[in-house]
This record gives sequence, structure tokens and C-alpha cells, in this order.
Amino acid sequence: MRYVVIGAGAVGGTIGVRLGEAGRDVTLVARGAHLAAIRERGLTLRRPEATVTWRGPAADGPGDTPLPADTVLVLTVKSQHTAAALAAWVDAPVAGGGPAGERLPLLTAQNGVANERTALRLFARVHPVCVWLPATHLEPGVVVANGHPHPGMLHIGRYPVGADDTSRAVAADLTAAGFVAPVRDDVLRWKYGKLLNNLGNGLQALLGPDVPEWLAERVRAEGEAALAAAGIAHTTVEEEAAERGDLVRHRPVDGAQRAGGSTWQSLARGAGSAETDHLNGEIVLLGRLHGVPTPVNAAVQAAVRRAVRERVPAGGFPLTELREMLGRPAT
Ligand SMILES: NC(=O)C1=CN([C@@H]2O[C@H](COP(=O)(O)OP(=O)(O)OC[C@H]3O[C@@H](n4cnc5c(N)ncnc54)[C@H](OP(=O)(O)O)[C@@H]3O)[C@@H](O)[C@H]2O)C=CC1
Ligand SMILES: CC(C)(CO)C(=O)C(=O)O
Repeated sequence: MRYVVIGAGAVGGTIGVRLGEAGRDVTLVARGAHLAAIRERGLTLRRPEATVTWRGPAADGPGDTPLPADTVLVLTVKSQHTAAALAAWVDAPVAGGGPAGERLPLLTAQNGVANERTALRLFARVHPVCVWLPATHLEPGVVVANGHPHPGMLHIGRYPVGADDTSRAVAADLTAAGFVAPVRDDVLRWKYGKLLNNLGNGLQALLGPDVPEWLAERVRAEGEAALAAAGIAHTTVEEEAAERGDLVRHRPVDGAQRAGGSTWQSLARGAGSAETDHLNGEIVLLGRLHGVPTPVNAAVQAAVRRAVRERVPAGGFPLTELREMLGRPAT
């Protein structure tokens, strides 16, 4: 199988370079200064054990040449970019006839739980991936992958349930590339468990590493209540941690710890958007549908949108203002 990684940033860059190192045929899709840097100097992947530079095909879209029929598309853009990325690829011609949306499997290797439904409107074969992979992308052409001894854990299945030959074949390639890659019949249950974990992403992006415990607990408690009211199953923290065990731990790279999670990185890069409306926003949506109040998740959404708009530096949002937004002024 060949892999086209759409959005070769922190996660996509790590997956793509590792698959390439394992001898798989990989094309990295990127845009802007990052694409220019990859084309000029290759993609540098810094890891705890070594730094490697990947030099292979890099593209900004599908182009006119039909994609080989054994291509697997791996979507690794942030959730707010999913619809645009899929629209660019759905009608790409495939060798032997037919468009990518009908012929090719699409992996959604992203946080959040809405990408799969968005994808299934356009792609007939959607494979959710639950991504545990600590990586950082702050400068063009460079990705830092802190996972050790394995770069990450990638649970894979078929949407909406089950697993098939493609899930198993991709898992085998990911395993050959060094990842822990369990095949799951219930991969969405793992993704909902991960969603609860990712409710802290926005708080970390706003406040930095010292997020008050009461805030982290409130976003999670609201999340658990909304999922329970909606009748949605999710993995527990303990279940996920037991699976990961010592297989994927954070290790410093070039003497530096990982700076912050994926939403923190969006603010640190001064990106024009963040993923929070698809993480905390998913809980707010479920709360509205099922009559569960979710004021803290809604405040985090609003605060992150404001931080993006006003270009607040990562971790630089005043806690007092967040408290005001929650109707809980500083005492
Ligand atoms: N970073 C991490 O450690 C982890 C991230 N995740 C999840 O993985 C997903 C990806 O996150 P992450 O890797 O951090 O994100 P990044 O922003 O590092 O990488 C995504 C890349 O995709 C590019 N992109 C966006 N739209 C397009 C497009 N239409 N065509 C080509 N390139 C495009 C972005 O460019 P631009 O910068 O211009 O927008 C960016 O370079 C998210 O859902 C995230 O929550 C999950 C676990 C860990
Ligand atoms: C779990 C965490 C916070 C770190 O890997 C992540 O998923 C992210 O950065 O988005």
C-alpha cells in the first residue's frame, strides 16, 4: 500500500516519515511555508533517539495524475480544516477509474469525533484512528516527535463500527513503522475517551501548564455528563493508560521537553484558528442536544476564539478573565 498523508504537521509528519523509513511509499501533503521548506530541505523529524530528514514527494493537492489504486489517504489536518481538505481530494481520479471518494480508504488520524461523519458524506470507506502521539510542529520543515520507546499509539478500526482487512493491513504497516497499532472493533469508544482527555487542550493553550485542577475537573465532569446523557460509551483514563503502559512515554528531544499540546501549538504558531470548537464544542453540542449544562466548556470555546482573534500568546490568557467569563470572579 502507498500512503498520502494530508496535512503533514506534527502527527502527519511523524506518521509519514516513520512509514517512509519503514520502506513504504509515502507522499506528504502540506501547504504554505511548511510545504516550501519540505520541498527545499526535506522534512526534519527530531526524535529522542535520532534526527532524520525525509526527502520524498511533497504536494499541495492531488494533481491530475490518477492515484494508484492501492493508495491509502491519511487525514491529519486539525478538525476545523477537515471539510476543505476532503473537498480537495474527493474527486481525485484513481487508476482504473472512479474518484478517490468511492475507491480509496481514508484514515481520520485526528482528535475529535466529528471528522468521521463529515468524511463519510464524501468517502465510502472511513477508518477512524485514535491518536496518542506526542508531537510538535512550530517551524516550517520541522516536526519534533517526543514519543518513546514507540512514537505513538494508534488504535484503528472501521467507521462506524468493526474492523476489516484494510484496518489490519494498515495496522501492520504502522507496527512495522514502530507504532503501537491495535485494531479495534469499537474504535469510536476509544476516540470518545480521548475526547474527554482533549477537553484540557484549550485550557492549556489559554493558561499554559499550570491549569487549576478545578477547571480541568469541571470540563471533564461536564463531558462525562454529556456523554452519559447521550448514551455514548467511552474508554476510561485507566483503560487507556493500561493499554499504553510504558510503550509510549514523553522523552525530551535535544534536551527540551514537549512545549504544549496541539491546541497550544496553534496559538504558539499564531494560526488563524484552533480546534476547540470541535473538542470542547462537541461536548457543548451534546449538552444542548440532551439537556446537560456545559458552561465551562462553552467558556473555554469562547476564550480560545478570543485568544486566536486577539493573537494572545500561547499560555498568556489571564485566568481572571476566564473566571469572569464563567461568572466566577477572582476572590
Ligand atoms: N500534535 C499532537 O501531539 C497531537 C495531535 N493530535 C490531533 O491530530 C490532528 C492533527 O494535529 P497536528 O498534527 O498537531 O496539527 P498540525 O497543525 O501540526 O498539522 C496539520 C497540518 O495540516 C496543514 N493543513 C491544513 N489544511 C490543509 C490542507 N487543506 N491541505 C494541506 N495541508 C493542510 C496545516 O497547515 P497550516 O499550519 O497552514 O494550517 C498543518 O501543517 C488534530 O486533530 C490534533 O488534535 C492528536 C494527538 C497528538
Ligand atoms: C494528549 C495530547 C494533549 C498530547 O499528546 C493531545 O492529544 C494533543 O496534543 O492534542
